[in-house]
This record gives sequence, structure tokens and C-alpha cells, in this order.
Amino acid sequence: MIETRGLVHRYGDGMPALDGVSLTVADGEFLVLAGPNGSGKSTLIRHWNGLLEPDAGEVLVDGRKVREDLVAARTKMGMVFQNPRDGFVAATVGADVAFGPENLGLAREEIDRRVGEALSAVSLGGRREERIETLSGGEQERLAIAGALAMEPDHLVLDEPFTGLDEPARRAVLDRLESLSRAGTGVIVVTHDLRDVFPLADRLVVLSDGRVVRDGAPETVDLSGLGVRAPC
Ligand SMILES: Nc1ncnc2c1ncn2[C@@H]1O[C@H](COP(=O)(O)OP(=O)(O)OP(=O)(O)O)[C@@H](O)[C@H]1O
Repeated sequence: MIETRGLVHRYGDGMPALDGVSLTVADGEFLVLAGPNGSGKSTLIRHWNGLLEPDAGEVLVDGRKVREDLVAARTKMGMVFQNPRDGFVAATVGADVAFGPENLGLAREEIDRRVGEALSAVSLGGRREERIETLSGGEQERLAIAGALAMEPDHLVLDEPFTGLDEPARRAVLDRLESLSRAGTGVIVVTHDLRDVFPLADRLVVLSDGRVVRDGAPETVDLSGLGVRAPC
């Protein structure tokens, strides 16, 4: 469970990027976090794995303060940031996915199992030896998801995972998210475009100017005037 309590974040002297956000995300929940550009979405998820320090308030993952146990939080939260291509650390598909589990100090057999399962979950099984630069944009997005999955997180958090994807790649990523969610992994998708992800979500939270302005079942949330593109 992710508990965000009264979270305030300021980057400088201006308006706070987060202005007292309180939000609890249950295990297994499929949550869409929406809001216009600059509303604080990326800032919020960076607090969930301790990349930023609160100016006020706190974040707890499974009851433990993130800033006091970064390793525990980062083991439970799988993050796929915008432009995942910038985050690859190895030359080949298999080596990149193995990097996280290797850093957990796991045994080689366990690492191999996780890499195999994560790659097949995103339909990249059998492509371990391929060089990352030869993959398409959609395949690279799925590879980034595999890297997060290999950590076997309780919550998979994806920041704008559909940007720059063509329709088949978008569909493939959505299908993966749906099956992961069905298998019990919590999924949090950050997006300002609700099109395809809307029907999958249990819950929609909308941020505006660093505050939670809507929170509810997707079909019950009124999106008018929020600068969020409603699903067609
Ligand atoms: N590193 C930074 N330094 C200074 N200000 C920042 C920084 N990162 C974000 N901000 C500011 O904080 C506010 C919230 O930004 P954030 O990126 O969290 O919003 P967002 O909802 O994720 O936006 P987007 O949809 O454009 O990614 C914005 O006003 C932004 O300009």
C-alpha cells in the first residue's frame, strides 16, 4: 500500500508543485493519475520511490517511510519513467532486464527466471541476445516495462507510457497492463490522455495545480474544465 499524507513539494520559491496531496493506493489497484501538464503527476510518483524529499508531509510504502528505507520502497515500486530509452544500462535486451535483479544480489538462477518471465510477459521472450538499439520504439517501451517487472514489484508505475507509440505498440502495452493487473500487480498509469486506459482502471485521480481535485471510479468522475482529454 502507498500512503501519501499531506505531501508538499517545492522546486524553488514559486508555487508548490505539490500542495498537500493525500492519497492512499491499495495493493492490486489499477489507478490512472491524470491532470494537465505541470499539475504535479511526475513529481508525485518521484516521491513514491524516494527520488525527491518532501518539504512537508510523508510517503509510506507498506507502513514504512520511503525516505527512511529507500531500498524497501524501490523494491516494491517498479517505475517506468518517460523516455525509457534514456534509462537503459546495457547493450542487450537480456542484460538490461537482468541489471535490477543483479543489484538485489539474487542468485543467478533466480535472476534468469525473472528475466525470462519478465521478457515473456511483454512478448519479448527469446530475444535476450538482441541489441537494444535494433528494437522498435514500442519494443523499447515494453523492454522498459520488463526491466521494472523483473523486480517483481507490488506496484508498477508508468509515466506517460503511450507517448510516441503507434497503435499496435500501444495496444500491446495495454494488453500487458491488463493481464498484469488481472494477475494481482497494482498498476498506476500517469497520463493526460485517458483514451484506452480508462476502461481498465478501478480508479481515476486527477491532479490540478499540485492538488487532488477528483478521485473516484472512472465512470463517475466529472472531467469538465480540468484540461484532461476525456475518453472518446
Ligand atoms: N526539476 C524541476 N525544477 C523546477 N521545476 C520543476 C521541475 N520539475 C517540475 N517542475 C515544475 O513543477 C510543476 C509540476 O511538474 P510535474 O512535471 O510534476 O507535472 P506533470 O503533471 O508531470 O506534467 P507533465 O504532464 O508535463 O509531465 C510544474 O510547474 C513544473 O514546471
